[in-house]
Amino acid sequence: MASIVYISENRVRELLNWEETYKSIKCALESVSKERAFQDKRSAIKLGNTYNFLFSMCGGLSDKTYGGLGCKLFTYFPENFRKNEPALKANIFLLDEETGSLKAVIAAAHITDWRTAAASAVATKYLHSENNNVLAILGAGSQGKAHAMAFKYLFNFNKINIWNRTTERAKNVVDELNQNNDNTSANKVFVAYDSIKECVKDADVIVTATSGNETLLKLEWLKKGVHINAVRVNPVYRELEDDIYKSSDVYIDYWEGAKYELEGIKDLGVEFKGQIGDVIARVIAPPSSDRISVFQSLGMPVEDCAVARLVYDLHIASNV
Ligand SMILES: NC(=O)C1=CN([C@@H]2O[C@H](COP(=O)(O)OP(=O)(O)OC[C@H]3O[C@@H](n4cnc5c(N)ncnc54)[C@H](OP(=O)(O)O)[C@@H]3O)[C@@H](O)[C@H]2O)C=CC1
Ligand SMILES: O=C(O)C1=NCCCC1
Repeated sequence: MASIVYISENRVRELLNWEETYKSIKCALESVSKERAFQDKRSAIKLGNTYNFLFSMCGGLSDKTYGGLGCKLFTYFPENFRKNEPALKANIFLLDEETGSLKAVIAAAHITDWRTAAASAVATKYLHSENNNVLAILGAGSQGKAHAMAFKYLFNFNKINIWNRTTERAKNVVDELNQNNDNTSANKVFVAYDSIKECVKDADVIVTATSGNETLLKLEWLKKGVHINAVRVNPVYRELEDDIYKSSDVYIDYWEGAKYELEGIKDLGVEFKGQIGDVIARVIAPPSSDRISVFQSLGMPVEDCAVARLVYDLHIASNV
């Protein structure tokens, strides 16, 4: 029997690159439209009388290059900050597609950040192809930072505005990103804002990636034809005010998840246009350029399978 490989967060960081992550996530998103994705909604177990949760996301993606079979197990323990530990801890169990045997256990916090940012990038490419001059990101946590890096690499934005509840954190992230980008140029690409309204005023594309319970974004602040990637996942709280959903073309990643986790948006009377994969596969049309478009992201098991397969292949290829 082949030995089981363990791939740590540090090793995942060494291996992943945006080009391949983007391609693997495009493949995963498209697979739902081509009956090559086998998955269901995320399962969530509340751990007794606490705010702690255990989640699982299992599935299989059938594809020669990016296909994989596996399960992401993750915990969310909000009190972990008292122990100086992250609230979210994740691992992917990657299985052999022929036999079901365990091939690898892969640490998956970094994979979760990168695959989510890559999914927003794919959605942006397919729903909003023009006028990508200014990007605004609300939230400078793990997701906000990963989105800033992904969109800088994969698009040609002249300016990337970042707002965060704690402004100091936005400034620190902006300084770090500008430093890594080009520390000689006088015009820095990344700019920190302390007002959401100012941050999004000129934005062609917006990412919302916070974990608070407040509504952040108002319809009256948005440019015509803006595209929004709404990353926060919560059955009750939303970062976009209801009028934005009601005035937009809203796309999702997969119906199985949306049916259970996006009921609140459906209750507003919003009909989802369809899955991003259906746009990629040309089964449905993208929005017209004067409409506001929203990608309401949930995160799919097959995204984790695709990136886990990529990490595994890169690890094996560079280990021989
Ligand atoms: N769609 C998907 O596939 C995925 C979605 N997610 C979602 O992404 C979101 C961000 O996750 P992640 O970046 O890992 O989390 P982090 O803990 O790294 O960052 C949390 C961010 O939320 C901000 N925040 C917290 N409370 C509030 C509030 N009341 N008002 C405004 N901002 C607030 C924090 O600001 P501050 O610095 O001030 O504390 C920080 O910017 C979560 O909602 C999570 O559910 C995560 C993974 C996958
Ligand atoms: O991995 C995912 O997908 C997650 N989605 C929402 C909350 C945290 C992780």
